[in-house]
Amino acid sequence: MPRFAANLSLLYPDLSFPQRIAAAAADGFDGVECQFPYDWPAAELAARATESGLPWVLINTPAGDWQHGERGLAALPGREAEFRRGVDTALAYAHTLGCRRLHVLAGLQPPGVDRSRCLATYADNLAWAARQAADAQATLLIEPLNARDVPGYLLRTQAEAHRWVQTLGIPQLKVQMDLYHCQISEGDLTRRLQHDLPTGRVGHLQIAGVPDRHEPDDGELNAPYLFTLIDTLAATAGQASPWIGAEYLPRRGTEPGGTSAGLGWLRAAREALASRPVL
Ligand SMILES: O=C(O)C(=O)[C@@H](O)CO
Ligand SMILES: [Mg+2]
Repeated sequence: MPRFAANLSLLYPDLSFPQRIAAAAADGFDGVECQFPYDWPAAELAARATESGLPWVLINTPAGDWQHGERGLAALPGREAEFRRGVDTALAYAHTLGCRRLHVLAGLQPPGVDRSRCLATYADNLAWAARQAADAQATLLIEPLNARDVPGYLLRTQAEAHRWVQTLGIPQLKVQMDLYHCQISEGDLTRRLQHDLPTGRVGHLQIAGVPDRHEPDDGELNAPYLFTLIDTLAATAGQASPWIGAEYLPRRGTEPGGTSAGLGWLRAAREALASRPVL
């Protein structure tokens, strides 16, 4: 059965970041993930998760100057030293948090720089970072992002991401398949999941409603159907229960209790999964 992680960078915006961990536990999530934990001491985040009984499932490596629009460093020529320092920082956090998945963002193609130069940098940096992750018994993830939200991002499709994983051939490098981005960029989610999940190259999944990135309970995605499909594909392939990160902007925004009030989709998912035939 899939396990659900609350993405604490987006959920529970009415609470302080460390308080969000206990809120996710109270709401029945199985784990927590976030984009950037680096404004808080790792030891505090680890202690809060232990108190709440939830594992840390995923963090991103530092992604450059986020406030000024940067979206990762892995494919940016000339930023290699900063990228590698960021990976070291992320690995230190991951060690303290007991977290085994690190998402590394590629970045936006800089004006005047050839795409081929960016991709050569990406190849070198990913290979280096995946080896560091392997030494730390962690998995490095790459995630295609849609062009509406992140114009100019250097990794766009699932097929491209899978090609990187196959080309670099490092078992600790995998794809983070965010169904929200995939639906916007490519659609055809059933066939993509049927094609990609059995390969074993998908190391993490995420979801949000499409088109507005709110709760996955209306709009284009049929979440209970997708969760059941994922569950069936993973079980058939003999894989461990996949993690699915709930990475969305709660419809009720910062209204107190707004995230919890929007979790009908999680209860519906558990019911749909519990009632599916055992394989
Ligand atoms: O935007 C997403 O989707 C993510 O998973 C982030 O971690 C990266 O922008
Ligand atoms: Mg995502």
